[in-house]
Amino acid sequence: MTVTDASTKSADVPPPPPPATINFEGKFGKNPLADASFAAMCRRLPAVLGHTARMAWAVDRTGVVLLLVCQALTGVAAAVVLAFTAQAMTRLLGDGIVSERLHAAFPALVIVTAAAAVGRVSGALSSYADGRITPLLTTEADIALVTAVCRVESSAYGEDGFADRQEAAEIGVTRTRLMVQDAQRYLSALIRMIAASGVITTLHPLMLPLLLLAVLPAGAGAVLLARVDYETHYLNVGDRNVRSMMRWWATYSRFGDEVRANGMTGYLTYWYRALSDRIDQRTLTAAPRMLRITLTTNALGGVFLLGTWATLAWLATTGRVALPVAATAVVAVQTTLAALSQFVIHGAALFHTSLYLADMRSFLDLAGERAPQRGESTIPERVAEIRLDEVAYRYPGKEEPAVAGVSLTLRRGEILAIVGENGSGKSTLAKLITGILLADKGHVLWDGTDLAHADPDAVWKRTALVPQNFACWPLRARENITLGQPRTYDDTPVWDVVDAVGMREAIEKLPQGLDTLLAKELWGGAELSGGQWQRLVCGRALYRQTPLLILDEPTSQMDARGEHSVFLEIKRIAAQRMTIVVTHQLENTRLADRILVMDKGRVIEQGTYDDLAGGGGLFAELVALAQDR
Ligand SMILES: Nc1ncnc2c1ncn2[C@@H]1O[C@H](COP(=O)(O)OP(=O)(O)OP(=O)(O)O)[C@@H](O)[C@H]1O
Repeated sequence: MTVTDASTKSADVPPPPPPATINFEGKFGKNPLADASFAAMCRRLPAVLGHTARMAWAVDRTGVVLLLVCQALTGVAAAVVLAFTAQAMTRLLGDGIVSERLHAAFPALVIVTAAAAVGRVSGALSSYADGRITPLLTTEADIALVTAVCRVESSAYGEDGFADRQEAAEIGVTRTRLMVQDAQRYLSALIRMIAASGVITTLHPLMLPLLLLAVLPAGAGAVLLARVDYETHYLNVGDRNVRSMMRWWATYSRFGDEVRANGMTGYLTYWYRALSDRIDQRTLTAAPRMLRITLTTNALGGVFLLGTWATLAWLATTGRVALPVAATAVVAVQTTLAALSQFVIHGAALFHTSLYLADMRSFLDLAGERAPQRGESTIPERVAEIRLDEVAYRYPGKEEPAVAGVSLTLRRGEILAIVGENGSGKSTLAKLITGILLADKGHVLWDGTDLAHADPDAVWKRTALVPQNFACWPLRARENITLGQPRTYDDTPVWDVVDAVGMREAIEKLPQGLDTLLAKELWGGAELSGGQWQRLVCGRALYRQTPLLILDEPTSQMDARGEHSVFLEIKRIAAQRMTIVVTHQLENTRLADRILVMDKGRVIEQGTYDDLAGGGGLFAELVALAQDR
């Protein structure tokens, strides 16, 4: 293993730990190889072809019709070429003087030339059709995946194996690119094979079975190789997933300062290489197996082919087949052999691709199962009250609940502050109130409607959330405020919230004002400071004008002026909504009508700032700690 950081080369310093071994063992995973016997492969082909055909039909009907017509034409052209070549050969090698023989063969030769030209043109047109269909098909698969992931219940992200199965599905999406090509080649080989088989069988009934024997080992070899390749991929999914996440974190410019100033580059590149080595190792381990398969099947195919030629020679020398027919048979054997080989090789390729597509399908099915299935109840436009009744929630795989039985009532016009030490359950409670997470026990009721039975879109239409970890979208400044809202042509409400969070001057200074792309990584993009981003994110929530506003550590990066503007605005608009502020800045809780103090998932104190600060409890202790400098 190569260690690139000089500091880790010293004998006194222990080497950095290698990356943890990751296995793809998602609880809901189903290895498509489990039923990938040769018979299963054959049974699967029609379904895979059918599915691809349906998808392709949905995205580009003209392309599909063109492809099918061209495939049929190519097949017919191949059959005509073969049949008339045989006829021309028979005439050319028959009795009579050369000019007469040539004359007799001439019409057949013209037909061969014309059919070959038709074959070439239809071949080119079917490549064009493939070029039309494939990008659309890949995009459809990609969009289906992105949409499915965006729609799953938030809790699904934490389920065992979900991320790995998503990674496997991503690979399925990229393989969709090959699907039309594989299917097209397979179909064309099938048509050519049928045409060629007809011709060769008329020459001698023994020829076709012999040729089939000669190509079967190659087909079996291709299937076995596909299996080994897929098994290796399967073993590597977990590591690949972690590697691609790490790659993003290590190379994303936003984290570049942290990586450099903390001397992380050496370890990160060591780690990246170690993981890559492990992935390569698994691939290399498979190489000798693949070589053995190729050598064995090639040798077997060679022996059978030798048998075919020997049989042909025997048929010719014993007079069982006339000499001109035997000469034609040489051409026919070559053509049929090529068609048969293509048929089995492309059949195996289709099987190979279908393994990856099966991962994609099963992930989409899983994501469909994990999509919210809560009910149809809607939420009134002006929610007046949210009530929590003994609400509890435990994250998947955790022993302790993050929220362990919280009851409270929040009414319109009220500002509620939630405080507590790190990990006490504040953000989780906020997610339960908004229905991002559904309570394991107890109920969250919005004007009497239980969120467990409410249409989540109806709920989220009424919420605005400033999360602790917010996204800095690589979109224009305007869209960074209006994202999630219907588009309007009037910028006045946008400027209103820009003013409310004190960002007018900063936005006006941007090269294109509200139209400026906020992504310095992209050409023409500009960048905001951390606090300016946070102001914009608060502006985004204020712009929504919803009955529930939740701000989780909304001002942690802001200067005093920004913080002052935001809290002033929160107070100004509080009468028309319910407001929840999660914060560690205890001074900011003075604006709240009520403060909840959380500890280990429970509410242990509640009251106004003055009640709690003088109450001698946890809040008072935290206030004292904040002042002890
Ligand atoms: N996505 C998650 N998956 C698993 N456990 C989680 C997840 N998010 C939070 N937790 C756990 O739930 C508990 C409560 O976390 P939560 O984020 O609600 O605390 P918090 O009070 O908001 O903390 P902080 O003040 O640090 O923001 C913690 O023990 C945390 O480890």
